[in-house]
Amino acid sequence: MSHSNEIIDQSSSHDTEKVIEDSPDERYARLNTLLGKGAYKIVYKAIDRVEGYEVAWNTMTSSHSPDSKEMQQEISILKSVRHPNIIAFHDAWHMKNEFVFVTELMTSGTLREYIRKLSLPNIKIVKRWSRQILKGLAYLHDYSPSIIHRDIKCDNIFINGAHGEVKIGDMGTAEMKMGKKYTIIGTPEFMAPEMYEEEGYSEKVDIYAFGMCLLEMATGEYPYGECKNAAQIYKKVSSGVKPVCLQKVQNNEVLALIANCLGPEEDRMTAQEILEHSFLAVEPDVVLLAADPTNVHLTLQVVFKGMDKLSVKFDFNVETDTAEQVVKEMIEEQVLPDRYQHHITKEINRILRDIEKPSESEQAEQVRQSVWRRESDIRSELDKIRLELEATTKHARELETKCEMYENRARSVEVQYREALKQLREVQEQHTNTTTRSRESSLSTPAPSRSSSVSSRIGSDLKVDVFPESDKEEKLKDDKTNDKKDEDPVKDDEKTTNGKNPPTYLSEKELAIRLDREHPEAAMSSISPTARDALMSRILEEYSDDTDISDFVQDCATAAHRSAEKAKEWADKLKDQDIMTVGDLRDLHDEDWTGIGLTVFAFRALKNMLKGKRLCASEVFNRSSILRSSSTVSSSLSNDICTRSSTSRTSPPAAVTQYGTLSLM
Ligand SMILES: Nc1ncnc2c1ncn2[C@@H]1O[C@H](COP(=O)(O)OP(=O)(O)OP(=O)(O)O)[C@@H](O)[C@H]1O
Repeated sequence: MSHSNEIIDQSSSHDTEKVIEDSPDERYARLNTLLGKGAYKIVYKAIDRVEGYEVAWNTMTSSHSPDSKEMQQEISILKSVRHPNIIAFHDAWHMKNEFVFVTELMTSGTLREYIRKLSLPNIKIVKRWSRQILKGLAYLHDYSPSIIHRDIKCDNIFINGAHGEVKIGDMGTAEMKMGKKYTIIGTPEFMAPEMYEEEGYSEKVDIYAFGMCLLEMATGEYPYGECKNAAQIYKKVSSGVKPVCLQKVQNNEVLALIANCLGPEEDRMTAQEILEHSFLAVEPDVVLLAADPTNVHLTLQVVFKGMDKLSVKFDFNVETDTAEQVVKEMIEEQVLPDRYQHHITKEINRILRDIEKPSESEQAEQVRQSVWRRESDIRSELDKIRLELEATTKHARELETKCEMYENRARSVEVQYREALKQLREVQEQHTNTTTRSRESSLSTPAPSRSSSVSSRIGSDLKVDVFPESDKEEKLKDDKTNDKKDEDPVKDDEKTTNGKNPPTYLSEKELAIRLDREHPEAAMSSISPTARDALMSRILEEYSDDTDISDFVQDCATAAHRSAEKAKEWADKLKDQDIMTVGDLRDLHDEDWTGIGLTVFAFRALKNMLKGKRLCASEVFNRSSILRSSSTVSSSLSNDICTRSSTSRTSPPAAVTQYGTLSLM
C-alpha cells in the first residue's frame, strides 16, 4: 500500500485526520484513518461528500480485469442490496491493481470482538443478534437472484453499539448464485462439508456458517479451536465430527438449533424457518389502531416484530365478531400462520377487555367520585336524620309538657271528686237527720203529716223524663194508640204512691232525671245510700261498644219503668236485625231505627239513653258547682287520652278517664 506511512490509528486524534485521496468521481474522500486489515482487505475511513456521512473505504488487490462485465454486474447487484442487517454497498471502482469499494461504516467492531469483550453473552443478546443475522440472510437468500454470502462468521458481522444493530459485512466476497458454484471461498471452521467437496452448494452453506456463529455466541469459543490447521478441520468436517465446544451448549433449544444448522444440507432449515423457530420466534403483537366512539367498530393490526413482511390489519365488530372466529377465518385464508392462532386470539380478547375497562386514571377518578358521592350521601343523610331527631325531640318535649299538665289536672280533679263525694255524704246525713227529726216530731204531734206532703211533692216532682220536651206530645200519642201496655212511668209511680205509702227515696234512674233538672245536691240527697252507691257506680261506667245489647236494653227498660219482659221483647227485636251490641246500635242511621219494629216509645227511650248519656252527664256536671271542673276535663281530654276508656265498661284505667266518660241515663 502506497499510503502506509500516512496511516493513523482510528483512535488517534481527529485533528490528525486528513484526506488522502478521492474516488474517481470525487464523491468519496479517503482519510488517513485505518479501520482494520484482513487477509485480503485494508479498510480506511472515508467521507461521503454528498451525504456528509463517514463511510468505509475498502481496498483489495484485484485479479479481475477492470472492464470485466461480470465484475460490473456483480457491483450493480451489490449496490442494489439494501437491508438494515446488511452493510450497505455504496460504490466500487478499479484503480491500477486495486479494487476499491465503499461501504457503510460500522463503529463498534465485529461480533467476535464483542463476544470476547462480554466473555459470554446472555441468551437474550444471543437471540437478538441471531435474529438480525438471520433476517439479513433471509433477505439475501430470497433476493432475486439469490445471493449466497459464503463467508458468514463472527468476524464478518459488525455491530453498531449505540443502537445494538448487527449487520452482515464483507459482501465483497459474495457471489451471486447462478446455479451451483464451485469456488472454494471462506473460512475453514465455518465452511459446510459440501463446500469442501466441490460438488456445488446452495445458500444452506450460510445456514451452516450461522450454526457455527451461534455456537461461538453460545459458548464464547471459536469452533474447532481444538484443531491446529485447516486440514484437521477439513478432516473433522468431512467425517461429520462436530466442534468440541458444542458439548458446552447448555440451552437445549440452542443445541437443537445448532445441530440442525450443522446437519445434512437437505435437513437444514432456511433462515426464515429458523426465525420462526420457537427459540427465536417473537410472538406477534396485536394493536388497536382505531375505534369508533361507541367502541363497537375496531380496527386491529397483528404486527410480527420478527417478520417485517407480515403485518395484518383487519376490522372487528364487537357486537357480531368473536376473536376465535375472526382468527380462524384469517388462518383459513392464509393471512395468519396457524401457529399463532392461540396467541392472537388471546391478544384480541385482551384488547376487548381493555376497551370495556376504563383506564387507570378513569378508574381512579370513578373511585374518587364514588367515595365523594358516598361521603356526600352519608352527610346529607346525617343532616336529614339530625333534623328529624330535633323535630322528634321537640315533639316529645311538647307531649311531655302536655302530659304533665294533664296529670296535674287529673290530680286536681280527683281531689275535687273526693271532695264532692264527701259533701254528698254530708248532705245525705243532714237529710237523714232532718227526716228522723220530722218523724219524731210527727209521732209526738198528730197533725197533718208534713213529711207526707213533702214526700208527695218530691214524688210528683220526680217524673222520669226520658223524652225531650219536644217529644212529649208524640210520646203520649204513641202511648195511647200503639202500645197500651207501655204506660207512663209517672202514672205507674203515682198509682203505686196512691195505693201505698209514698216513696221516700228516688230510684237511681229517677235521680238521674232529676239531676238533669235540679240542683244535684238536692237530687242526690233524695235517694237511698244503696241507690246512691249504685248510681255513683253507674256514673263512673260507660256502655262500651261491645256491651251486650240485652244488658243495655234491660237498663233502658228499667230506667223507663218497663218490665223485664218488655226489655226482652225489645232486645229480641233488635237481635232480629242483627244488633247484638251497643256498637251495632250506635252504627244505626235514623231511618234504620224505624225498621227495627220497636214502638215509638221504645226506640225513643233507647235512642235518648244511647245519645243522651253524655249530654246529660255534661249538663249535670255543668250545673254542678262541685263537679264542673271534672266535666271540663272530660271534654278537653275526650279526644285524646280518654278515648281508650270508651271500650271498657268496668275498669277505666285512671281517674281522669273515669271523668272523661262519665254519663248519666
Ligand atoms: N464496514 C466496516 N466498517 C468498519 N470497519 C470495517 C468495516 N469493514 C472492515 N472493517 C475493519 O477492517 C477489518 C478487515 O476487514 P475484513 O475482515 O472484512 O477483511 P478481509 O480481508 O476480508 O478479512 P477476512 O477475509 O479474513 O475476513 C475488520 O476487522 C474491521 O476491523
